[in-house]
Parts: sequence; structure tokens; C-alpha cells
Amino acid sequence: MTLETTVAAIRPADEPAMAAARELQARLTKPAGSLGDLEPLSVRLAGLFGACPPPLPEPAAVAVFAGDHGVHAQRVSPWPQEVTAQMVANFLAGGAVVNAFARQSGAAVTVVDVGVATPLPAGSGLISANVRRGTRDMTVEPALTRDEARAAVEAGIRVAERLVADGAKCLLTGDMGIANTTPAATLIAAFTEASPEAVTGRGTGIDNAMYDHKVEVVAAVLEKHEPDPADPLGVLATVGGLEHAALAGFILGAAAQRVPVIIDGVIAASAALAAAAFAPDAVAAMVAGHRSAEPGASVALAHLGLSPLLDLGMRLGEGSGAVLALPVVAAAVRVLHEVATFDSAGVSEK
Ligand SMILES: O=C(O)c1ccc[n+]([C@@H]2O[C@H](COP(=O)([O-])O)[C@@H](O)[C@H]2O)c1
Ligand SMILES: Cc1cc2nc[nH]c2cc1C
Repeated sequence: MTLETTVAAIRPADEPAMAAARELQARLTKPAGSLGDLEPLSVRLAGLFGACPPPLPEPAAVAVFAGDHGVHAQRVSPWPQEVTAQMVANFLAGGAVVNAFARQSGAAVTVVDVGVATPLPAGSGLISANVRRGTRDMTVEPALTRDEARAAVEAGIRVAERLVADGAKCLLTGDMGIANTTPAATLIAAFTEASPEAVTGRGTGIDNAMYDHKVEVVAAVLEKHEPDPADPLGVLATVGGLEHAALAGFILGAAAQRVPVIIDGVIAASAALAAAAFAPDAVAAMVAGHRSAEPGASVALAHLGLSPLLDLGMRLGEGSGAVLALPVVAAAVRVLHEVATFDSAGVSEK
């Protein structure tokens, strides 16, 4: 589907299904509220699916969208750009953290080249959807044209459609792109109007001098382009990245199919803001997997009204935090399927 038809397919959560889930939660053999955040999560997932209980999130699929960034030339990351392509090869070989975590959680890993600068060999399971070999330097000119941003969003929509057609009942966001925490920070500032200082973090781990410079780069980019949050495609094009745009499409694609999408770290959180700007009801499909150590992630999740399931101080990306949260999401749903009621188990109520 196109961006427009996907946005048009996104509907609000189903209130009767949510009421049924709340009512069932109240009858299960446990004190009300004793499962904490899992209870409202189960209610939200019933509302998304449109019936109670919603299906277990199995099988689950994480898509790792990879791209490069012209702003890397401004020395906002200590890592060489070719690490993006090298890590793509590592994902495909099964040797990255996300692969190990996915084996642990039972998720399938899909890798998508949406904008890697280094040419990658076709085959070995890679989805080739390269829109251009890295963005332009957004300190100089818009990172992307509107057409390029749209092509990346629609590539993400297609990946979501393909994974669901292949049987996925839950989608998870992943990203890889050296320097991509800089456009993530600018996107979050653009959509939330938070200050550059509040949204900029240390990414892969940068020293104080590089951090101060990174804040200045984010501020300069916002000042130069004045992105309009009411025009999400324009924001993605001027101050975004190809994996950010593709992730926005991926999240919209999940929401349009009423499939939950577990949001990973700061890159996915910035894309989630774009998705919500295209279609506010898309938030109903989003589950915040974890609280990334990047400050912008917390700003973005608060803006979306989402509270993260895990808080482990992680800041890797790749989908690693989303994959770790998958068993928690599965447990929240399994309660609705398997836990006895006070009546059925003969347990006295207070
Ligand atoms: O997921 C996160 O919150 C996260 C936080 C910090 C870094 N990363 C990953 O690190 C890379 C970007 O870091 P940087 O410092 O090069 O902008 C990119 O590949 C991201 O997946 C990811
Ligand atoms: C080694 C490495 C692995 C990563 N995974 C996600 N971002 C990354 C950045 C680096 C540098």
C-alpha cells in the first residue's frame, strides 16, 4: 500500500474489546492490579486486535533497517561509516547481539538495506530496498528529497506487509546506521519542540567535546530547516534519515494491519513520532520495549504517552531492547488465555 492508503487504513482501538479485557482481568485469580503494567498492556492489545483475548505475539519478526548519514562528515560519531555495512554482514551471519537475543526470545531477524552507503552483495537473506547510498549532509542541505523520504517510508510499509503476510503476529523495530542518533535527536526536537540539549545523547559513546559539538549540530540543523511538525514527510526529508523514514512506514504498516509493533530505542522512538504525526491512531499499535539511555528516547515516549516495559540502561539499537521485551509482551497476552477465573478455579473473592 502507499503511504496515503496505509494511513487511511489505521483505525482507533476497539473500545468494547478493551472493556472485555478489563472485565476479564478483574475475574482472573490474582489481586486486581497485581500484574502492574502488564494489565493495561493486555487491554491495549485487545483493543488493537479488536477482540479479547488477542492472539499471542508468535511468531514475531524483527526488521533491522540500515542506512548511512551525510551528517557523519560533521564528526558526530567516533565510528567510521563503513561499520554500518560491516554490521549488516554480521546480522546476516547471525553474529550480532540482536541475533543472539532473537534466538533467546524466538524472533526471526530480517535485515533491510534502505540506505547503506557501501554497496552490499545481494542474497544471503538481505532485503535490498536502497533508496540512496546515504543521506545528504543536513547541515548543508535537506538530508533527502520528499520523494526519497516517501520511497523509504513505503519500503518500510512493504516490509511490514510482507512479514505479516508470512505469518508474523508481532513486529519489532531494529536499526543500524553510524551517526543515526543525530537525525533521531533532530526529529525528536522537531516533533516535540524539546531543546537540542534535552534530546541529544552520547550515541555509541562520545566524549564531552564531541557531545557539545553534536548539540550544536542539532541546533544548527533545526535553525536552518525550521521543520514543520504538521508536515511529517517534510520533517523526515529535511532532518531525518532513510532508516528513520522506513521505520515510520514499518510502524504505520503494523498499525494498518492491527499488529503490535515493539519500539526499540531512540531511532525507533523518533520514527514513532513521525508515524503518530501521519496517523495519531497508530499509537494504539505501539509498545515501548525499553527505555534507551539516550535522553531523546524518554522525551519521545513521554510525548507519545508510552511507558517502556524494560529499563536496563541499554543503548545498542539493532532492535535488541525490543527483542528482550517480546517475552514480557507474550506473558501479558498469555495471562488472558490461560489464567483461571475465581469462578472456574473455586477461589474465594475478598
Ligand atoms: O537504540 C538506541 O537507543 C541507540 C542508542 C545509541 C546508539 N545506537 C546505535 O548506535 C549507532 C548510532 O550511534 P552514533 O553514535 O553513531 O550516532 C546506530 O547503529 C544505532 O543503532 C542506538
Ligand atoms: C559495533 C557497533 C554495533 C552496533 N549495533 C548497532 N549500532 C552499532 C554501532 C557499533 C559501532
